[in-house]
Amino acid sequence: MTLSLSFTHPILSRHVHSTALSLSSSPPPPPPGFFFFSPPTPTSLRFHFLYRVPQRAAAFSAAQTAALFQDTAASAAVLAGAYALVFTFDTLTQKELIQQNLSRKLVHILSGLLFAFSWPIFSNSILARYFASVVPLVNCVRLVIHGLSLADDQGLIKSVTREGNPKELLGGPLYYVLILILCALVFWRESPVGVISLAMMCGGDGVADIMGRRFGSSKIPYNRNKSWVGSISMFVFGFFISVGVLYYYSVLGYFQLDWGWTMCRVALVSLVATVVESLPFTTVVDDNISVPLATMIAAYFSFRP
Ligand SMILES: Nc1ccn([C@@H]2O[C@H](COP(=O)(O)OP(=O)(O)OP(=O)(O)O)[C@@H](O)[C@H]2O)c(=O)n1
Ligand SMILES: C/C(=C\CO)CCC[C@H](C)CCC[C@H](C)CCCC(C)C
Repeated sequence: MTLSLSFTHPILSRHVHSTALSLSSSPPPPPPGFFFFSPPTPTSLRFHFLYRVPQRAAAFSAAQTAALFQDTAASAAVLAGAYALVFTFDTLTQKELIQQNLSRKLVHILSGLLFAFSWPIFSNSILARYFASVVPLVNCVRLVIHGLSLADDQGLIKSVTREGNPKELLGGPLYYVLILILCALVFWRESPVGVISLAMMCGGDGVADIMGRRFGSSKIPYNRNKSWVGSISMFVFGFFISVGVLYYYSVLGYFQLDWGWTMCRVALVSLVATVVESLPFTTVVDDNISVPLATMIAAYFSFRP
């Protein structure tokens, strides 16, 4: 006897037709058309219900225990990675192997993208996204503590601030980790919206800064602080990094995408994010808020089936 459980994501019911968690030996056939589904349930979670309640209860507790250990280990590993990343770029900056601005941008690019790439190591448990969100949450607390100068971590300050002022931690970097939490909790591995938003904020906006500072002599007419090179870089790298992340998740079985359809929509979303990033309101709303939020809205409506 097998039992198929299916549910629709409470927020993204449009995106997630249904995710059937098959507890049988073969997952149910996916629905037709554009859809995405959770990857096939790992064999460790596929078990046939016997007819005695005690075994069913034991099987669930074994699966839940395995998932708990997996998610705890994954959170610890990703958190260690976060500290290692900041330490690495602090060391490179201290040794003057890279400039502080470049260090900040590389941390900006790599942190969110590596965080998004780490999501598949978490379990299929419904608690997995919360375990993953612990990592940006810990970094959020870290940024607040050091941003308020309640403690001193010169490595953190030097690798993620422009001029080494601790108060800067309470701006762009704090908004950045809050967006990571939002994407993990609301979209997770069930919708392309979250990973595309991180690709645009981290990859697109990060590369725009690097390319714009270096080659951006021709400024945008309506915003003299931004350049055509920077904005074109934002569009191109935002597009390709988004496609790369979507390909990664489709290879792992999380998304089943019609690539022609998807490329068109990612290009549209990248254009929206690029236009928003170029607008002269960064003094009012930080790029780390406006770019991901604009991307979420554009991707949500573009990827509706
Ligand atoms: N479309 C863009 C984006 C950025 N830039 C260059 O990159 C710099 C910083 O870009 P910005 O988006 O303002 O990045 P911030 O995150 O605000 O800067 P920082 O990382 O220093 O906080 C700009 O002054 C500009 O020289 C550009 O030329 N064109
Ligand atoms: C400089 C930044 C933003 C300004 O535009 C980025 C700040 C990054 C945080 C200090 C560290 C965030 C770490 C991530 C939550 C997790 C990364 C895990 C990965 C495996 C390295």
